[in-house]
Amino acid sequence: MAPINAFEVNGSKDFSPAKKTLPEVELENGNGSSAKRQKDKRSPGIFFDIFIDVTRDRQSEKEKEIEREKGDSLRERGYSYETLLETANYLLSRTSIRPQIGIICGSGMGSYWKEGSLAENIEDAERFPYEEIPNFPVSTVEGHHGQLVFGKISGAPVVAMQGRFHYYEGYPLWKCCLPVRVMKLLGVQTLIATNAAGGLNPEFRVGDLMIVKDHINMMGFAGNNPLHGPNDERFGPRFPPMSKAYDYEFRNIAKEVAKELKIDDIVREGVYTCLGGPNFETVAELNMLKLVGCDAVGMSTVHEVITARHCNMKVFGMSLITNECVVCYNSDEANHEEVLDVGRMRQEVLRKYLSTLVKRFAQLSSAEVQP
Ligand SMILES: O=P(O)(O)O[C@@H]1C[C@H](O)[C@@H](CO)O1
Ligand SMILES: Nc1nc2[nH]cnc2c(=O)[nH]1
Repeated sequence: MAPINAFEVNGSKDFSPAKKTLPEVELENGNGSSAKRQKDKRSPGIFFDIFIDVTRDRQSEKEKEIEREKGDSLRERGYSYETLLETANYLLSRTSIRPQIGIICGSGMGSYWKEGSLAENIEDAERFPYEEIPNFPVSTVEGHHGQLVFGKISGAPVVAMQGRFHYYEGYPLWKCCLPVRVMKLLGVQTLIATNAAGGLNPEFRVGDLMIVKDHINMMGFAGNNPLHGPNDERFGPRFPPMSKAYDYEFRNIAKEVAKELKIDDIVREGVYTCLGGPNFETVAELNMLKLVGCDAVGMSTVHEVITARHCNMKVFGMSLITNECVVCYNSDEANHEEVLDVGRMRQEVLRKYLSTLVKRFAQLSSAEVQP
């Protein structure tokens, strides 16, 4: 079948937007009276002046109200660029590490276990418990360490979040992502976001690692987005694109490294989606997610990636498939213990894989800044 050309849909090949003229519309002025109606009413003398004054007063009241709402919203959001700069400066004045790469450790990558995890193998580590960092939320998930770790992985300066903030903990999305903006202000250029996820793709097995190729922002469909509210251009634009969210070059490097480490049989690539949690999905929900093209489902990462791309960080995403999302009613139910167990079992592989990736990503970034 010949592809449909949008410009031929109406039988006309000459549908050029530049040539199109728009029908005339009567503009409302925001007070329920149109400019045309105002013109009709125009009559000389005092009544017209009073009408104009009242309109102007109403407009300036409205403007004031909008300003007030903006202020309230910023206060409610609890931070501004300056506030986060304060947080970043607090950290920078207490460590000599200038991180190039930021890592969010998901389940299995150091958020739960000390021994052998990536976060515990950071060289020259300097640790900052979240409760000591100004303006930082605290981690409420049982077993989460809740600290920022500065140091080096394979020689590259990094900062790792050992424990992330989830929406189901009660934090709004912008607050879950606050550390990503702090990372940006610390000088981080690349974000590695890792997570534990349920596998929807029938070819995936428990213990597989999925390079995230793309995501579906399910929570965004309901209007919940970390960028919701006033936009500060110092972080990024009002309408950021998301079609290249997961860096193509990083994904290729990850596939190459998987071959070098001979783990390519467990390394997959796919689309991740995040639901707010904390419950695992119903069978009908899992079926729907499969239908719309999701390969793995979790409770994090998507909003962090949106925040990172908004402030122009390069992103790499990785999911550990901790359970099979079996879409029938008589199969075993998902549970958090299984997620933790698989994370623990894959810890060593993940540590080796991610530390090699950090080294390669850092080399790539240094090569990019060479003249
Ligand atoms: O922090 P991540 O996304 O790795 O954690 C996943 C999602 C839930 O927090 C938890 C479910 O077991 O694992
Ligand atoms: N939403 C969701 N998150 C997970 N994290 C680990 N496994 C799962 C899962 O099956 N569903």
